[in-house]
Amino acid sequence: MSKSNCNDCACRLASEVNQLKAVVKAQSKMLSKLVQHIKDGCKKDVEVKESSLKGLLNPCLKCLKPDTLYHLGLDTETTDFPKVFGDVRFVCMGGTKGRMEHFAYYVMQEIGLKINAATQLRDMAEAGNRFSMFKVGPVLCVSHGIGCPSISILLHELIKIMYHAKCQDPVFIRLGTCGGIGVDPGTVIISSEAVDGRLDSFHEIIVQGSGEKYDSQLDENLAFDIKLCHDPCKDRYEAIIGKTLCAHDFYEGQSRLDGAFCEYTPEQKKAYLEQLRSQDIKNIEMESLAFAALTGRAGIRSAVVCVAILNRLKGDQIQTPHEVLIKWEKRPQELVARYIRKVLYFSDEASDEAEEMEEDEEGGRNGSVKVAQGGAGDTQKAPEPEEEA
Ligand SMILES: O=P(O)(O)O[C@H]1O[C@H](CO)[C@@H](O)[C@H]1O
Ligand SMILES: O=c1cc[nH]c(=O)[nH]1
Repeated sequence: MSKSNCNDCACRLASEVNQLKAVVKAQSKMLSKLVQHIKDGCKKDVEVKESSLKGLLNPCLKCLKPDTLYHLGLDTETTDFPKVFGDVRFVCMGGTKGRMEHFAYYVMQEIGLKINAATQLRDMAEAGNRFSMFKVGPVLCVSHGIGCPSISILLHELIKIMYHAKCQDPVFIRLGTCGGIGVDPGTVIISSEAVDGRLDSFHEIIVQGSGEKYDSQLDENLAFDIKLCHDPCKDRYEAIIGKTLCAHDFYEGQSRLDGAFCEYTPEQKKAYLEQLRSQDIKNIEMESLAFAALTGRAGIRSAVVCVAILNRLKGDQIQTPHEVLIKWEKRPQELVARYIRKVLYFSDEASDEAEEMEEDEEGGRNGSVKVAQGGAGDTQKAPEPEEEA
């Protein structure tokens, strides 16, 4: 074994030992709390009266009885929102159902939750036939489709879930893919803010004929905390914080030359992308503006974590093999799962969170679990964590 391999091994081992120590410490803290709880005669927690959302929400929400969340196929009459969603602390979103279902199983393993081998996670938004939503303890994993209009409809309904369920201090995170600007493919970019195609940092929507602009800054501390979950010793890719351009189209809106229409020259394309680079834009994707603006209006801390699947200064077409894309797509998931794990187990509030999760496992709020239709043969197995090649 070469010396550098040996150092790598030692470094990895030391970090794993430290992690294990912290888990054991958190678990024994949790156990003593549970014992105390039993001794105290399982006193009921003080009932939470309202969600902690600080934003200026629609005052009419409290009058909607029931409130129907059409695109999620849910309503406040047939679903007890506080009971089902009251423990949600993290809302993770990404373009596709496959990615978010994979993330649900992955995060379940990373935060130490288990479901019976004959069960699988249920898509809680199946009835809406638009988005997919899986719940794993305090983590909600939701697909958002493509573009600001799609994610914005979903965000309205998710924020209403937080409100009706009386959720406390939820954090929203988008896990996506993007085109990098002067960065190596495979790099993870955590957005500091979202800007539009004119490089303005607001999301504009037309309301009753006039343009309303909403700030599109993202939470600086959250971005930094997620970046801290990147381990330069172990992870064989870079993670950076930078500005993100949010386009309303994949082709002309991102200055590509390979769309069905193209009325600019390759030189003009190059000049635009170089201008983006000179303005410190690190990547282009299609949802961050609406995501930042709507979460901001609700007073929700939020982050956008995307992996670059190409460097736009070098081309337009995505020709990377599928297996490589799948591997890259997991990078934002790894960082975010580590962040969630850290908040749940290693923060000051960790033992309280862990205690709640323990109770939920018994009380049935642990996840969107359903029994597999055809027994063990149909069971969807949680994916094994993958080692980077
Ligand atoms: O990988 P996701 O999260 O779907 O996001 C990116 O990919 C889509 C375009 O292919 C856009 O939605 C863009 O934002
Ligand atoms: O170039 C890209 C790649 C992914 N998503 C985008 O929006 N653009």
